[in-house]
Order: sequence, then structure tokens, then C-alpha cells
Amino acid sequence: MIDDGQPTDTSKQQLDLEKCVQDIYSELLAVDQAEQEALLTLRRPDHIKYLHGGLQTLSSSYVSLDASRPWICYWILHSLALLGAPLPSGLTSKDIVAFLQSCQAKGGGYGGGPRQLPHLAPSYAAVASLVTLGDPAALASVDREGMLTFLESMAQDPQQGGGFQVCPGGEVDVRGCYTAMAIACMLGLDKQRLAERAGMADFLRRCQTYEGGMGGEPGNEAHGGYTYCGLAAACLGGCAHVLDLPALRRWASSLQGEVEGGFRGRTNKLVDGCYSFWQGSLFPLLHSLSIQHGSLQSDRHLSVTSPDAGQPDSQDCTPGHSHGEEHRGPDTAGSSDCKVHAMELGGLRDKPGKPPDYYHTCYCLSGLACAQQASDWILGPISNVLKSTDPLCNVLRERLAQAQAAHWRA
Ligand SMILES: CC(C)=CCC/C(C)=C/CC/C(C)=C/COP(=O)(O)OP(=O)(O)O
Ligand SMILES: [Zn+2]
Repeated sequence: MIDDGQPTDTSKQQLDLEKCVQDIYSELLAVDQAEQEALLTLRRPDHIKYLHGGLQTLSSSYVSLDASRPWICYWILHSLALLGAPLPSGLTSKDIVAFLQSCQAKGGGYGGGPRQLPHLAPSYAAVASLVTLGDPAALASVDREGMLTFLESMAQDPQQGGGFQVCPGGEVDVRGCYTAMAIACMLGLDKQRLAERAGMADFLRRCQTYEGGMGGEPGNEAHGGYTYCGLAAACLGGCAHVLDLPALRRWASSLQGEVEGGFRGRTNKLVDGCYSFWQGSLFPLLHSLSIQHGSLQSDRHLSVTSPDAGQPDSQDCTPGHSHGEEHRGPDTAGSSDCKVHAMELGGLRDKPGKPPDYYHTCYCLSGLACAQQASDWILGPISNVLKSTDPLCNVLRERLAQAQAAHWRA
């Protein structure tokens, strides 16, 4: 493209965003310590209120996200779990299990809504929701046998390129690999056998690009969401050694916003809160794979275990598109909207100037939890500390351990 010196839409948005962040910093510096602490305090009650509002109408609303109802359920439940908050009054775990049950397909797997055909992405969201709920009835509501049959039927012939299709006739991409592996991990199914059946190691190897990140399918641009799916799937399937991990780490580091902080999803795009998880969680995964000093351990399987899982099956838990519709196309960040305290209603968002949504609330909090777990240092008051999440399945570590123990006993 010829550079005519005129700012492009993206570079204008970038400048707006940088100005906005500078305003926020100046504001922080201008106030005394007590006020600074208030500005840096995670507003739990507001976030919880916002999340509760979304769950109460789960079975009747979200017509425009009709194929994403288990996702909405997961985003809200996991956000509440990270915040250590209960379900809203008047809604029980039983109600949510019943709703997800209505999305479970006859032969196994979950659709995006009641009576829809099964798809791997809402299947992941439904299983992760049930693990997050944590009670025995929630876990028992999953047709594990049926799910295994569904997962096996999505595995593609390695001779034809391998990988997992997301639904019958659907795309074959790294989301398929990730959701199949994460579901198998949460349900205590044989991940290794599934990964081999789909020739997953070679499929994932071919998704890594010259930049070091991974695209959705071989030949596609490297993107944070797909790189998370690719690396986490490789870790879960025990084949991370096929990836060029130092290159992946360099790429992920290079996508940090130098001025405004946070992460962007791909080269030359704007930072966005949800990449705090998609990109930010790559580092704990890489750390666990022991490439800290630029060299890999000689162990071929490079397992990552959930440190506090500690259950018989946890050794085995080695380390959609559902980017909410509201995510697309960043508007110009209006600087009057950009003050730290401007958002009064709870929820987290893509960037200043955007409205909050459940998807961004979930992944901003998940990214924050990963960052808190990775260091001894907490930004803001100690009350900002969130519950610990498993960076592979992105459910609370304690709930994953509980689910795995339950399968072990069954
Ligand atoms: C568990 C699971 C199924 C995860 C899905 C992972 C994920 C978020 C994939 C990325 C989706 C995508 C095409 C984003 C680009 O949106 P954009 O062009 O609006 O954003 P950008 O400008 O930031 O690239
Ligand atoms: Zn986003």
C-alpha cells in the first residue's frame, strides 16, 4: 500500500487509544494514594451485579446470539467463579444444568441452543460451565460416552490433512483441536488417543506461521485466539515439541502494546482486553514447558500439570469462533469515555470507549487471574486477587481437580 501520509483508520484509532491511556495515567498521578487505590480497585460488586443480570434471562434472551447460549453461560459462570461470587438469588445450579441439558444432542455433544446440532465450540462451553458449577449432578448430566463418539467423529483422517472439524460439514481449524482436547481433559477421556486419531501434532505444526504465532488453519495469519487454541491443544495432546516454541514466545511478546499496555491479537492491530487471556496465558503455558532459558527439556512429552490439581488424573492434564458479535470493528475511542472511573455499571470491555460484554468480562478477568498467578505482585489492593484458573481448560483449578477426581472414582 502507498503511504500518503494520511492516518489510516487503524492508526487514528491507535492514536486515540494512546491519548486515552495517557489521560488515565495523568489522572492516576494527579490524585493521592487513597484515590489511586480506589481507581485501581476491581469493582467486584458492580461486576457481580452485571453478571447476575445476564444469567437471570439465560433461557429466554440472546436471540441474536442464538447459537452461543452455552458460551454466554460459560462466560458468566466462569467470571463469577473467578470473582468468588455465588449464583444470583432465585437461580440454582439445577436450573442451569436443565438449560444445558436442553442443548445436549441425542448422540452426544452440545449445540449452540436447545435442539441444535452438536458443535465442538458450544460443547466446550457447556462442559466448562458444568465443571464450573461443580456439583455432582452437573457433572453427571454429561453423556460422556456420547461425547467421546462425537469427538471421534470430528477427528479427520491424517492422510487427508488431519485435525478436528468443529461440526459435521464445518471448518477444520485449531479451535476444533483445542475444544476436543479441553473437553477430553475435563471429562477424563483419552486425549492422546484422540490426538493421534486426528494426526493433531502434524496439523498444529502446519498452523504455525513464519511470524511464530499460529493461524486458524495452515497458511492463515497468526492470531492470538488461534495461537492460544494451538498451543493449549498441543500441550493437552502432549505434542508441544513439534512447535517452534522460542519463535512463538518471541511473537507473543512482540504483540504487547508498548504505550497503552495489554496485548493485540495480531500484527498492526489494536490492543484489546480479551487478548490479556489469549496472549497472556501463553506465557504460563510456555513457562511450564520449560523454555524459560531458550532451551527445551529433552522430555518428549513436555507435560504441563495444574499445580494444585493433585488428583490421580491430573498428570494427564498436560498443557470459536465465539468472539462475541459485539467484539467486531473497534470504534474510535471517545476520549470523554476514557476516564478510569467512567464506567459505572460493571463488566469489562475490549478497550476504553467500548461497552462491556460477557465475553470480554470473562477473558479480561481470566487474563488478570493468569497474571496474578504468575507473580507474587498484585496491582492494586489485595482484594483484587481472583481465584486461580487452569490456563489450559480455563476453568477454576479447584473445580477441574474436583471433576477429574469424580471421573477417576466413576
Ligand atoms: C476456545 C475458543 C473456541 C477460542 C476461540 C479463539 C479466538 C478468540 C479466535 C479468534 C477469533 C477471531 C477471528 C478474531 C479476530 O477478530 P477481529 O478481527 O475482530 O479482531 P482483531 O482486530 O483483534 O484481530
Ligand atoms: Zn476482544
